[in-house]
Amino acid sequence: MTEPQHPDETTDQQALLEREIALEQRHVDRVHAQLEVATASAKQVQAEGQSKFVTDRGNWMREEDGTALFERDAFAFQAAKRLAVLDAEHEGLVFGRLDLREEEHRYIGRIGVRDDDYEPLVIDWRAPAAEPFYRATANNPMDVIRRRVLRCRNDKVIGIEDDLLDDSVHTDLPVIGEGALMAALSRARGHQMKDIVATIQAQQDEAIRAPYQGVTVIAGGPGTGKTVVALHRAAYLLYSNRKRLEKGGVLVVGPSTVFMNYIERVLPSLGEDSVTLKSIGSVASDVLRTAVDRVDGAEAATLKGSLRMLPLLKRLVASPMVEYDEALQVRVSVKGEVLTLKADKLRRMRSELLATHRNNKSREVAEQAVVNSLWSRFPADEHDIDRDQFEELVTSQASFQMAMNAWWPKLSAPRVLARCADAELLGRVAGDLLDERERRVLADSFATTVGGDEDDERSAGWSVADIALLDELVSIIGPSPRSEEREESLFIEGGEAVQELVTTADILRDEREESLDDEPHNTFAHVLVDEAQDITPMQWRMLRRRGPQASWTLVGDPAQSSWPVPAETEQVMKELIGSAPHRTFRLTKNYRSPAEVFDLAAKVITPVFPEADLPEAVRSTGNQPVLAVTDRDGLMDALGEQVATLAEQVDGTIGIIVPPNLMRQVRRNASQQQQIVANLERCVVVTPLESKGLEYDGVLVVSPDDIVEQTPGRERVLYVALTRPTQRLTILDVDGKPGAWRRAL
Ligand SMILES: Nc1ncnc2c1ncn2[C@@H]1O[C@H](COP(=O)(O)OP(=O)(O)OP(=O)(O)O)[C@@H](O)[C@H]1O
Repeated sequence: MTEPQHPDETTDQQALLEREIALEQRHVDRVHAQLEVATASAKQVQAEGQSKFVTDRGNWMREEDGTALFERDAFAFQAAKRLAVLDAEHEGLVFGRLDLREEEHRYIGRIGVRDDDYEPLVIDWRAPAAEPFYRATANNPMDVIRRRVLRCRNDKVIGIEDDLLDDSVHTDLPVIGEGALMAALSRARGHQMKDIVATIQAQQDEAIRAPYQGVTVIAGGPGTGKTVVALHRAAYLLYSNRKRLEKGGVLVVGPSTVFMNYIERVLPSLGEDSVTLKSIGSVASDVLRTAVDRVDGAEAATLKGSLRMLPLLKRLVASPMVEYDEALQVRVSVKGEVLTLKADKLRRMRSELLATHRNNKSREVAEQAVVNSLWSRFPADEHDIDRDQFEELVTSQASFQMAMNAWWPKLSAPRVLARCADAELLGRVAGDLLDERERRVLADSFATTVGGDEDDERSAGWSVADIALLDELVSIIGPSPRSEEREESLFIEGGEAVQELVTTADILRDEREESLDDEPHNTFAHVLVDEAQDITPMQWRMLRRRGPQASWTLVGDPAQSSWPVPAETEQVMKELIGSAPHRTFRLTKNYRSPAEVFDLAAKVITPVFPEADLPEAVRSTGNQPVLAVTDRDGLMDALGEQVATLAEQVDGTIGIIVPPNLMRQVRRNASQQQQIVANLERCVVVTPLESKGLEYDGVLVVSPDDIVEQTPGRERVLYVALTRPTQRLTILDVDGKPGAWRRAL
């Protein structure tokens, strides 16, 4: 606890703070003035055209002056361009200052800016010269005496936090504040994630600046900064490998649209907008033209994510779309000879051909195989025609073309997958792959997905897990023509708007790839996967198609997995790494939840997942979590009461985490619940899966028993919900059954 201060002392400190703020403001003003000049000069360079410089260089100026000027202008131009990307509400271009030995000081910012003499006014946070800002510690000060964090709003300095790192050096540098990290962590949260560029910790910095090649794994428990670190890593990689990555593209994948909305401002606030952000349900929108967020029930999700689906899909493709009854046959008459290929033979031929060919790419090959087979049955020595004439006579017959259309139709992935609603067909093609119950779960799930016509509100539309299956099918059968796909996806979505974050990079890439009809996927040079522990084996296959040559950053925590077979996912990840160089960084400090909240969550996860990587909470608030109980009838009143209490206790956001079975009831009644309506701006109602990766100042977890029962990850998903608060946690137990989680407390 801090000692009460004498009034004079407080006034002195206030005066000191104001003096230091004024001093820093002068530098910030200088930077902004320089940027204005740079912007004007960059515009002029652009207007005059670089052609003058290139074609008439001799007349313009001496080579070395030219190079220096060109570099400076190019630098200024880049800075001005990236500045334009910075969010209007960004927290300041300049955010740090290092005071080093030998009276040297450096300013650190979101982008680098130089003065007219090419001297740095601000160093880009990603440049090697900025590294000590993040890495220096009292044990290893790296020549830094004082590290200062400037808090700015737009171009105004509004606060200062200092750390004295080397007290062995005599210095009269003033030291202000209690450290930037704690100040940042205790601020109220909004609905979007903010960058942490001013307070990145040494352990996190190592992960951010890790080499580009191969696979980088960022592991650690809840709230350790995995997501935010990974996003800063994307910005760092673009800085250090700009040519390669801007051209090849960077893809960031997260669990849901809600999550992508939550993180979407972080990269622009660092001056980067050339990254494509996609939720896992929209990764395949390049080939499927559809994006979804609906998740299946536990059993169906598990089945659809499993590698057992792979042979099933192949068999579905091999088994023809039209009922393969014995009436299907090729029957032609050539020179009076009647030649027939029966259904059985056609079925065998189709399977053999599909082992090496893709359906939509091989109609011609398939026809040739049939003609060959017929030719081998034709008594050629009795008739005076050659193979070419025979082919002509066969393929021009309407009966032949009709049979081919039935036997080898152009397939579309949605139509093939929709056939899974047919339990009888599943029995035929997957009798040895899935047991009866599994087949029923699958068929029921697809029956509601594609149940009837587009106006049928029972049709739920594709789920996130279906997307990976559709993508797999496109890869098995080959793409169908674009227009056909578009119609198809519109039909399946039933007119719902496609929700997806599309950046300029996305649009450009889309146009570029349109012509490559052989491999229709967008591909990227670097793929960053957040919540990687939840990526199912089928989804990994879908992701790998987007990065056949890519380097990867994988971010995850197995203890938060909602996938019931973590071993299967681990195996796929091992394959992904293969023999590529790889490195793992483990983040060990929890910057989100106070110790009181995290201790409770740790007690819930440890008995069921003893190997959980438990981080150490860096803060403690003294506020213990609250455990309230209600019966089902009183749920909405109890919920309203708890929200009202949380709203009084915390300044920022409130997350109400509700199990799927209670969601409809809560959503329907929320608008009549006065306490919720009064705090509408701050309240969000989400399912536990939707809360993945997000955080709220106050969290109300409703009915933990239902959360455990209704999600494939069981206690691991409850652990996710319990670790969302930055300040306060309330658990509202419905009916107060003594669930295992409760016994653990
Ligand atoms: N160095 C830091 N300075 C300030 N805030 C930080 C720092 N590191 C992390 N945070 C904050 O901690 C919170 C948790 O970060 P983040 O969401 O990235 O963690 P995570 O490991 O991905 O969590 P989870 O696995 O639970 O989703 C965020 O509010 C983030 O801004």
